Amino acid sequence: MKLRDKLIIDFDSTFVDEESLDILAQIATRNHPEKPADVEKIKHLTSLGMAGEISFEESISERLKCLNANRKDLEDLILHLINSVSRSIEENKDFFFRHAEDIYIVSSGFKEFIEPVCKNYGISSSHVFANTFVYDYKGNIVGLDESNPLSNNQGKVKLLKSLKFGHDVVVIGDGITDYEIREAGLARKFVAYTENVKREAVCEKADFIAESWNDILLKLKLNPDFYQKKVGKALLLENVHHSAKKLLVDAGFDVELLKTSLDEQELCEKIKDVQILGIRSKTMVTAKVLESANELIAIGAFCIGTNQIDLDYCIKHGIAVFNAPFSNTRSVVELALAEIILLMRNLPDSMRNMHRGVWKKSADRSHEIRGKKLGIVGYGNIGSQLSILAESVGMDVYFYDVEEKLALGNATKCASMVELLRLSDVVSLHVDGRATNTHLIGEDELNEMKDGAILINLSRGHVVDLNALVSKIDEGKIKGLGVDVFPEEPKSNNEHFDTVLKEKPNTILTSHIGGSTIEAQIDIAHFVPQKLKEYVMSGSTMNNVTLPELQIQPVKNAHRLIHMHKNKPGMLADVNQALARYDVNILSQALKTNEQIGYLIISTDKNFTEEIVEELKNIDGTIRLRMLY
Ligand SMILES: NC(=O)c1ccc[n+]([C@@H]2O[C@H](COP(=O)([O-])OP(=O)(O)OC[C@H]3O[C@@H](n4cnc5c(N)ncnc54)[C@H](O)[C@@H]3O)[C@@H](O)[C@H]2O)c1
Ligand SMILES: O=C(O)[C@H](O)COP(=O)(O)O
Repeated sequence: MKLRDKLIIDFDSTFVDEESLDILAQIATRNHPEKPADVEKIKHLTSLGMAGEISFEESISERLKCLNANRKDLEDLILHLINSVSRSIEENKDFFFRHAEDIYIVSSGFKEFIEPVCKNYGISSSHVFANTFVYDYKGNIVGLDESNPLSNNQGKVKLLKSLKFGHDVVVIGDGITDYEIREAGLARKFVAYTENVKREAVCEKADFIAESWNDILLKLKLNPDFYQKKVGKALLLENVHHSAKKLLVDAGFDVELLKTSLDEQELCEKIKDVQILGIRSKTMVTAKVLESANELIAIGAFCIGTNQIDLDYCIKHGIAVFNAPFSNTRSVVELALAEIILLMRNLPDSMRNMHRGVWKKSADRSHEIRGKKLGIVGYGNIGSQLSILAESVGMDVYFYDVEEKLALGNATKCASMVELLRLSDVVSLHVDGRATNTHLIGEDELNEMKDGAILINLSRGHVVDLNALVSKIDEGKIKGLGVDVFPEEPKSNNEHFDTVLKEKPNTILTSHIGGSTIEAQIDIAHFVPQKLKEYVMSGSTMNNVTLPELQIQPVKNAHRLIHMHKNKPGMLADVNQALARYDVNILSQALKTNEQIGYLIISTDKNFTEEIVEELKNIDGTIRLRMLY
């Protein structure tokens, strides 16, 4: 598992996303306001030094003079930095653990804070080369150890010469002092790392520019187990945001992105050799589709709802399903709030009139929302956020949920849905799409609502009986309607759409766009591929909805395999006996079960041969085996 090159990585603005001394100055100022650091001057000196506009020695000595920090401030700094590791490095934590023996941190920063941060990534203190502070008798930082080569100009060059690593070295950093190593002929490549800061003067010198750690893995082919063989095919449907494709391509997938959904037959054909399927709310992933999916290991729902997927089938066959439970919730809440205001003012009709040239200035059927009763059915991630926002604009909020929920703000919990329907001026539906919620709102429920009430459904189309609703609108019982989701929705934007709600008064119809904002889609496009990638690479099932949730720490120099089995007595013993027969030593093992499945991750010191894999597969109750590395 050795890498071809030793990787020399800079710390500030590369391994972590900020400059540590800038942060230390802010912390010191907060802790000792009577002696503030000149934070702006320190930041300026940092930039000048990094870009090579002043010498390193000048930059560091001037910064230390204005720092006014104490040894005690370092504790706060370390805590801050632990949470500031560059996002893509954090995402590839497993890589760092696995290749720690070839990774070195070479920094003009300080060991006192670099070592504790890097330790969390498997990098031992013997692989961290950095300066150390000098303190006075009160613990104040007054300088740095000048005998350390890194305290001098060309310090990194001097250090690398003394390490005698040879030429198989790649230097990765954001500053000119990192490039100096390559310039001195002590590295085969210099990579300008721009995830956190892009310095043009540095980029000009680089062999290549890496926007993230994934770029490095890909361009240097650094992860032979993963990147040199294609991981497999990913099929993304329904026009998920294009950045999802980039993330999966960077992770080694061969990605096909389609703008539309596919029907059952089309999907059965397309899915045959696909390992990762990405969908949104429209694609029905039925048992028939899944039966055709010979290689499928995971499905990413690039949305909240997973009711379009046959989850029972996925559980029985060990297919992981991930979704994005939070990313678009705010967007839906904003739309709900907007619709409440528009419908209370009868604005859909006023707007239609204006477009037809009808000027009708009147306060008829136009109300403020302040003081009106909002009834929220389903107090989950969306319902509860709407509760807070609606209350903050003066509404009186009531909610009903089948689960026990904490009432937020001043909201009032109702004991039944009928109670809520009877008292609400506006009813907003935010239940999940489980099958039993079909026609949750039908004729009886509509009859329970106040005369002239408003109904909003941004949840799922089958939740409301549209024929019953039409009658109640025609009778004048329902005086305002906002609907974003329909029992039948077109597969693509090219298809015609029809509904019985067309042309109804004071009605807002939208094309399932509650979660369709740029912000939400970008967030989803990052969240879901990350989960899929973690699952494929490390076996982590955190946040999935079908398999038991298990997060496992990376193990150095290990081989890893996942054994999914029926949750029945004796499975773990059978697996371990099989491994013992082949003299395999287990380095770590983690098992989590749900009602149906046991999910076991095994890390060993020995490679899993075909014979071992075959033996494990043949254990009675085995559902699926996946070899990670
Ligand atoms: N229009 C859109 O674009 C859009 C976007 C995102 C989510 N959604 C949909 O919005 C709905 C809510 O999403 P969420 O993230 O808040 O889900 P959630 O799972 O966090 O919350 C749903 C809540 O509904 C409750 N519930 C289920 N059935 C109920 C019933 N019969 N009566 C009362 N309470 C019931 C659950 O206990 C849960 O608390 C989902 O259907 C989701 O698919 C639509
Ligand atoms: O489940 C969801 O998140 C919403 O229904 C949005 O689905 P979409 O991604 O298909 O718009």
